[in-house]
Parts: sequence; structure tokens; C-alpha cells
Amino acid sequence: MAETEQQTTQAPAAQGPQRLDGTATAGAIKGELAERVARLKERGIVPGLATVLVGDDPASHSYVGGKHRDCAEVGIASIRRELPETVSQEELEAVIDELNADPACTGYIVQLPLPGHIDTQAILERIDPDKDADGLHPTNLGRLVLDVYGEGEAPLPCTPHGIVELLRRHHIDLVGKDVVVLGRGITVGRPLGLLLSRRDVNATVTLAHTGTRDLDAVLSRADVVVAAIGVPHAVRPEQVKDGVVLLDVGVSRVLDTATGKKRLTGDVHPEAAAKASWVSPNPGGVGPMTRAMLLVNVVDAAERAAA
Ligand SMILES: Nc1nc(=O)c2c([nH]1)NC[C@@H]1CN(c3ccc(C(=O)N[C@@H](CCC(=O)O)C(=O)O)cc3)C=[N+]21
Repeated sequence: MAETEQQTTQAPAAQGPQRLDGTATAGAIKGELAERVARLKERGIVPGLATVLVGDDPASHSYVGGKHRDCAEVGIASIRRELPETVSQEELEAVIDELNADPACTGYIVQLPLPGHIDTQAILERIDPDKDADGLHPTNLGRLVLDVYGEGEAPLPCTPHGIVELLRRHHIDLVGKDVVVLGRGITVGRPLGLLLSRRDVNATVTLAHTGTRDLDAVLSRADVVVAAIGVPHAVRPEQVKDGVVLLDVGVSRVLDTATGKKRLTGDVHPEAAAKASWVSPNPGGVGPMTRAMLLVNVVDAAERAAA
């Protein structure tokens, strides 16, 4: 009885953060995409994702394998191009030209990083912007800067789009919120800053990086922190306010001293996560959403091509 009384007079005990479940949300998005793919197939159109993989890095092979499994789940056809580490610039460019011309390929990615002897920028710029499934072609990044964003009108970078969609589907409103993005990389931080500042999102964005002075002061004001720097446990509990929303994007492989094995570790310290109202787990948060948004870009491209 005393316990019941206490419950009515005191604030509820801290319940720990709610999870931004990227795996489940990506699953829901894949279900929606499967329907759109089925409708395209009724019209005789089969969306196809191609991946270009150079070399034999096991992590890259594993990521690309995941993308093809996702495709199978929603009915998108898969095309794989695998090339040796020693491939020349000209040979790789010939593969790009072939995919640009192949009607079975409605969208594709060139898995990064490419070997050091390859001019990555020249390869990425050679991709047909209409088939750019990563949303990282300069033309599409330019469209993001220029606020071209009708429904499915242009591909968006997958990780930033996945983050915004993950929050939207958990009804976490960003209008007027102070969002601190840690990291200015071209696949996450830089384009995420652009996406968050769009009128239909309307967050106040701070893009913090290694040149940022007094990061503690910057982080202490944040309603939402997106950590995309690849430094294990970089975001510490004393830096964030209670109830913050934390998105953990960075992944590092660190040695687990208990097991002697390497395991994936995010940018957010577990004790910082404990102070949050919402936290995206890593793995199981932003990673699966990135993959789902890749499929969105492929299906959008196929619908645009069919229109
Ligand atoms: N052109 C290009 N486009 C990319 O999008 C691209 C790339 N190159 N190069 C490498 C990075 C990395 N990346 C990941 C996406 C999802 C997960 C993912 O789903 N991760 C799972 C865990 C997977 C695991 O256990 O290894 C998760 O977070 O739950 C991981 C990594 C896309 N990348």
C-alpha cells in the first residue's frame, strides 16, 4: 500500500530510453516497397539494383551481400559486378558505362572505398544521376542544396534520409529543435545537415567537427545528437542533457577483451544512452535504415523511368 501511495506522489522512476528500432522500421518500409514493386511488375517493369564491388575486403562483401538479400525480399532484381583489386580506371569506367546503358539496371551503387589507384570522384561523377541509388552524385547533392524535393523526385543520400525517416516514423518532431550533427563526412554529416535544415524538417542544425571549439557547450544544448565520427564511445554521459534523443551512426571494430574477438561499437557511450529519451541502437538502428533507403531510391528511379 505504501508503494502505491509513493507512486501517486512522486515522479515516475526513470524508465531508460526508448529504442529507435531501425530493423523493425526498415521491415515496414520494405513491406511498402514490395507492394510498389508488385505494381510495377504488373506493368512489365522490374526494378534492378546493381552493385559494383572492387577487391576482396570481407566487410564490403558482407555489406553488399546484405543489399542483395534486401532486394530479394522486396522483389528487386540483383545485378552483381565484382572486379579485382587491380582493376584499371578504364576498366571500371567501362563497367559504369555499361550499367548506365543497361535497361535492366534501374539503380546502382559503387561500393566505397575504392582502391587508392582509382580516381573515386571521376567514377562517382560518371554514374548516370538518374540511376544513382546512393544519392551521392554531385547533381543529386546539388538538388538537395537547391531544395528539389518533390516526392521521389530525386534520390537522397541513404543514411541521412534513413535517420530522418527513422525519427519521423517514431513521431519525433524536429521542428525548431536543436540538432547537433557530429561529423562532416560526405555520406552522413554534410548531407544530413542539409536535409535537417529543409523547410519540411525545419530543425536548427549545428554541424560539429574536429575544428569545433568547446564541443561540451555545443552538445549540452542539443535536443538531438547524431554521432557519425567513428570514434568508439565518443559521446559521453556528462556531455548530453537528460531526455536527449541520440542517434548512433558511427561503427568501429574494437577488440572485446573478454572474448578476444572484434565487435562493432558505436560512437555513443552506453551511459550517455541511458540518459536519453530515445536512442538508436547500433547495430539495429541507422544501418538497416540506410539499406532500406537504398531500395527506396531504386524503386523511385524505376517509377520515374516508367512515368
Ligand atoms: N557506395 C556506398 N554506399 C554505401 O551506402 C556504403 C558504402 N558505399 N560503403 C560502406 C558503407 C557502410 N554501409 C553500411 C550500411 C548498412 C549497414 C548495416 O545495416 N549494418 C547493420 C549491422 C551489420 C553488421 O553486423 O555488419 C546494423 O547497423 O544493424 C552497415 C554499413 C553502407 N556503406
